[in-house]
Amino acid sequence: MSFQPPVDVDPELAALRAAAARGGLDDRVRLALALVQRGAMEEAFELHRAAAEAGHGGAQVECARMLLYGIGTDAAPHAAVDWLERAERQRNVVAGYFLALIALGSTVLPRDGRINQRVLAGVQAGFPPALRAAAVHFGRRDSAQDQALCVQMLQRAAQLGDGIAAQLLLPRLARGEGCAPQPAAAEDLRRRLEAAGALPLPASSARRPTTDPRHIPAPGMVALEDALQTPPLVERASSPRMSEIEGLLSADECRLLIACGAQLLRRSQTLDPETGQPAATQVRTSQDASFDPILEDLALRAVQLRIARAARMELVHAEQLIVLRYAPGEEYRPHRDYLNPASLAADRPHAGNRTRTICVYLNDVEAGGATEFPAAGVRVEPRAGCAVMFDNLDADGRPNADSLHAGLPVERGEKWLATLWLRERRYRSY
Ligand SMILES: O=C(O)CCC(=O)C(=O)O
Ligand SMILES: [Fe+2]
Repeated sequence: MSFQPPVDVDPELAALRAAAARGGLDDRVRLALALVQRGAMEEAFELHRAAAEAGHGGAQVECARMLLYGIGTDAAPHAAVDWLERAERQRNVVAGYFLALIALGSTVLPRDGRINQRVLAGVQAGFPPALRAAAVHFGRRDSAQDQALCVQMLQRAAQLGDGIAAQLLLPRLARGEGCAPQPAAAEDLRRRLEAAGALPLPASSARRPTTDPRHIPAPGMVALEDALQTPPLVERASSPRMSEIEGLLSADECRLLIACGAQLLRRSQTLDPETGQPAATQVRTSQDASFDPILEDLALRAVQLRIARAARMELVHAEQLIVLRYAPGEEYRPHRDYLNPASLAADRPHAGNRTRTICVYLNDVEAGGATEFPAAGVRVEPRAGCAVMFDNLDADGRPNADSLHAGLPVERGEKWLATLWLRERRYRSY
């Protein structure tokens, strides 16, 4: 973490304060953004709200984001939507993009055709997160036209400075996915990404996801709601009740989760059974990234909505998305995912316990790294884009000891995994 001077002796902030005192709305919004970076959220929110009320579109979007996630104020998703609609009426495409993101979850806004219009407006305006989401969306589909659109949109987003899009573009150029193989362009991009400190993504050869043919939209058509369709479950055991799902995520989606997760990795922890507090232990030797909802963009949200749906749950029941990386020798020793009373009391007890877990494998592991369920006598081998899900509680809602499971040590290569732990009741604000 970089050193940040205390807010009251920060000369840059003092200059921004002086400018805000004599300047206009833009100066006050700049000050609010600087305060957010310094963690002074309540003051930032008040400034944004005042500028939003005075009609500043950018402040209306920022105010909405803070209300959506409960930053510097209590979470109020409906109030967030009101601000975004106001900003959208002033033709603010970023506001439209957030409205699409919210509507896709259908908790605060209906999941209707306006989602696609709004995403398309973001694409046409060259808003990188909209381009990235549309690229990943097209990349799920078989037609040559959709595949080419995926590459074009990644290229545009990458040209506009979107580092994640550049990371997704690299394997497509190198392998000729959606375009002819372009070894020279791929090598140039690889060098630039390396210079920027981006990890090369592991090979993720997930096959095209399984989609019901009735739900494949016409080539070139944005149809995000269709992308929430999930492949069927294959039941593997009854105690714990567990299933596998083939072809849940596309190769781009696996790469997206890895690229976003790689920036946030830290040593994994487990919860101390006595205190409920997290600590590094030998039980879980991987690294992991926990995605604060404020980091979620449209592409990540669409992926999570589909993962939750595959688990037959609503995303509002999910704790933060976790992306894990296991290096050779790393493992998650036998454990159960349900929370003991101390851990539950420490984190939103009103949401109830972790009733279900879904894990999606993001790459093909060279050797090792299976998920093992000793009580059921089942072992699931990691395959990119496929998922395993299981119940942690029994039919009466009591912890089921048979839900014991382990991530076996990786022997060769690395293993990347995305996990959603799903509570009995609502956990997220929207
Ligand atoms: O790594 C695995 O296969 C299992 C991961 C797991 O148990 C979890 O994320 O709760
Ligand atoms: Fe687990």
